[in-house]
Amino acid sequence: MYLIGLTGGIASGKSTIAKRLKKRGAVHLDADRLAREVVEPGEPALERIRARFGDAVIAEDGSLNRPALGAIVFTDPAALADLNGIVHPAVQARTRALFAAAEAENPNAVVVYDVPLLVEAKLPYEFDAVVVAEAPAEVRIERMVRLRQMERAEAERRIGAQATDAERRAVATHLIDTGGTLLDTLATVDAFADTVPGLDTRA
Ligand SMILES: CC(C)(COP(=O)(O)OP(=O)(O)OC[C@H]1O[C@@H](n2cnc3c(N)ncnc32)[C@H](O)[C@@H]1O)[C@@H](O)C(=O)NCCC(=O)NCCS
Ligand SMILES: Nc1ncnc2c1ncn2[C@@H]1O[C@H](COP(=O)(O)OP(=O)(O)OP(=O)(O)O)[C@@H](O)[C@H]1O
Repeated sequence: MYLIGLTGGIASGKSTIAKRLKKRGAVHLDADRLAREVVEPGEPALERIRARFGDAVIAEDGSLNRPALGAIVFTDPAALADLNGIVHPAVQARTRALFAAAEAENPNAVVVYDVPLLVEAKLPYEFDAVVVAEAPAEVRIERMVRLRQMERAEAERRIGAQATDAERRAVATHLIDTGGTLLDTLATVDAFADTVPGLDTRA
């Protein structure tokens, strides 16, 4: 298996890059999605969250009340550490199982693991490459406002809460400039994909 870690700030183009690599034959895994799956009703992590944070973070239908939990953990570092201590091990267990399944199906599989918090969460994986999507904050804010109808102040707040470009660059083996046109980004991804053993040749 060839493991590619993919990260970048919010609205930096991670999904766009992952989709292109998938088109070239990579298996795409999304950490955010796994983090949502491990707290679905019936999952042990959800019970542990209820035990730690109380019924106020559980919605009427038994699912996680994400805004209520966010209001607690994003203003209290100790609470966030507790939440991470519950959710991250569950995500890692699922991640390892999915890596193993991809490898069992094809020993030469290329897996792209999209992890927004790759820098913040200090992950225990050995990546063969770490791809960082990078676009100026102003460009990302403009995309969040225009494409996601987000308030400008909210977009700025979210960027401010994440790791900096410098911190992400420090872990990058490949930097993909996503500040230009979509075609520019895709061309850069294709050039990177050409260097990855096991991906399909360009269509
Ligand atoms: C607190 C929760 C329920 C809030 O959910 P909600 O849907 O409202 O927000 P969302 O998940 O989109 O996150 C909002 C923003 O906070 C940031 N963020 C989320 N989790 C974390 C974290 N553990 N540490 C730092 N920043 C975080 C994200 O970058 C994002 O920009 C949720 O973020 C959560 O369960 N976080 C802990 C698990 C985790 O680390 N998830 C990230 C993927 S591994
Ligand atoms: N040059 C470009 N490169 C990448 N995306 C671009 C570019 N120009 C415009 N976009 C648009 O910007 C948006 C980037 O969103 P995308 O979902 O790929 O980012 P993301 O990093 O996965 O976001 P999030 O962190 O919120 O999950 C998309 O709508 C994409 O079409």
